[in-house]
Amino acid sequence: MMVTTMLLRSKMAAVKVAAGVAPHKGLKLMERYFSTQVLKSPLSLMSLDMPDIWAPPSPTDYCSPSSSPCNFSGQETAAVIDGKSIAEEIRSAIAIEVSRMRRCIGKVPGLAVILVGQRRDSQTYVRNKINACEEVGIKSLFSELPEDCTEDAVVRELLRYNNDPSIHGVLVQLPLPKQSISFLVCFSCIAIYLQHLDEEKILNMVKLEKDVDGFHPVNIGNLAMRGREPLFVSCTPKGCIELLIRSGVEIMGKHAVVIGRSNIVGLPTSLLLQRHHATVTILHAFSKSPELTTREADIVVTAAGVPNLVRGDWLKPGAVVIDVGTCPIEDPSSEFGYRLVGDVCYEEAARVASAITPVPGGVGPMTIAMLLANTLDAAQRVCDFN
Ligand SMILES: NC(=O)C1=CN([C@@H]2O[C@H](COP(=O)(O)OP(=O)(O)OC[C@H]3O[C@@H](n4cnc5c(N)ncnc54)[C@H](OP(=O)(O)O)[C@@H]3O)[C@@H](O)[C@H]2O)C=CC1
Ligand SMILES: Nc1nc(=O)c2c([nH]1)NC[C@@H]1CN(c3ccc(C(=O)N[C@@H](CCC(=O)O)C(=O)O)cc3)C=[N+]21
Repeated sequence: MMVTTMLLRSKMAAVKVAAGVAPHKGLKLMERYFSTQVLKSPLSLMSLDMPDIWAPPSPTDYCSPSSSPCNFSGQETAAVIDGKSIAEEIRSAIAIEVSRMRRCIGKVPGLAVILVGQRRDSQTYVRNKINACEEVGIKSLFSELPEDCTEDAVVRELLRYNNDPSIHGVLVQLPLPKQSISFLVCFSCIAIYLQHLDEEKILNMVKLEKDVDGFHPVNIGNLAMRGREPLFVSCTPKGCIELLIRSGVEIMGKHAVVIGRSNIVGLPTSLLLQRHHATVTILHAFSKSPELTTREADIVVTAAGVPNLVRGDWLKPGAVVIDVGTCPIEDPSSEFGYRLVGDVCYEEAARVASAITPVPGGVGPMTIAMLLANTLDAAQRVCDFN
């Protein structure tokens, strides 16, 4: 396969993308982003400016991906937006800041992670987060609770970290187990009941100043409201915008389509893109003919969790594609028997788009880098250290 991809490594990556700008213009734009940044970050991250009850969709309502296999032939022309390298650069800058903090005030940022249950993917993500903390010198604490633990047990851990002054960021890994079975032995009866971990209640209890995931409703609400500043922006959306800006893609005035509207990715991504003055369309599982909308988009950010949803012919030539989707699919030829794929049929899209993120190695590493950045931010804010 002929591959003419280009790796975008540096902040001012010299790539001209159709939805974006020439590099010199990108430079000016970035200067403007630095100067008008609404949310402070010690690292000069550039991403910050910046009916509720749905019936489950029936299979016919779903906008399902085309069943024809991904077409591999042809030549890729898109620049590869190398999230792994960009995240590495950000982690190096964080490591320098952390050591400056230690030197100057004798303190380092601290992150606490609470994991309930034994989902393998969650365990991997949590391990990656803890390893990343270690790499940059951030202290990390980890609580692993069993699948059938009570809500009180989760809340207890959370409050402990909320009150620990050496911890500046607290997160509860999602998803929480849906239901667990408990036994109540009372006299000669054994009652079996299902208990539920209330995600809303638990996320509401994360101390606002330590909400490094940016999932607290007050942080999301402030992100949505003009003139308000959230203390933290969710890591994945922030990582997506950071990738766009560092790749020289202009957002202002562009038509951005976000596929997915979840609280943790789709919704905050659409809000953040609006903060950057894009015109934003949101697609979801009930959207009809999504390909007609994506074909109009300068920027497509997809977070549906549906492999091969976005085909080459869903894209306008020259569009920029950010693929958040991360799905494990069986692959006997790979080391662990599976591999990760995104929402985008990469080979097709790379022949139409001007720039594209790979999976793995695109948004995922940025999510973790943004978590470290938010934790550093939290610590510097609380220690009044700039
Ligand atoms: N790389 C990273 O750092 C991260 C990756 N992820 C990955 O991103 C993906 C999305 O995660 P998350 O937001 O938590 O997932 P959710 O399942 O919470 O949300 C998925 C969203 O996609 C929409 N959707 C589902 N199917 C379709 C479809 N066929 N067409 C259009 N929209 C569709 C849903 O619509 P509706 O609302 O109508 O149901 C929903 O809004 C997953 O693959 C996840 O693993 C997530 C977080 C971080
Ligand atoms: N409270 C909470 N915060 C989260 O940020 C959160 C969460 N819950 N639940 C699950 C999702 C998912 N998520 C990812 C993080 C990193 C990668 C990542 O690093 N991916 C690598 C591959 C990792 C691997 O090898 O498996 C990559 O794409 O290159 C992916 C997905 C964070 N999430």
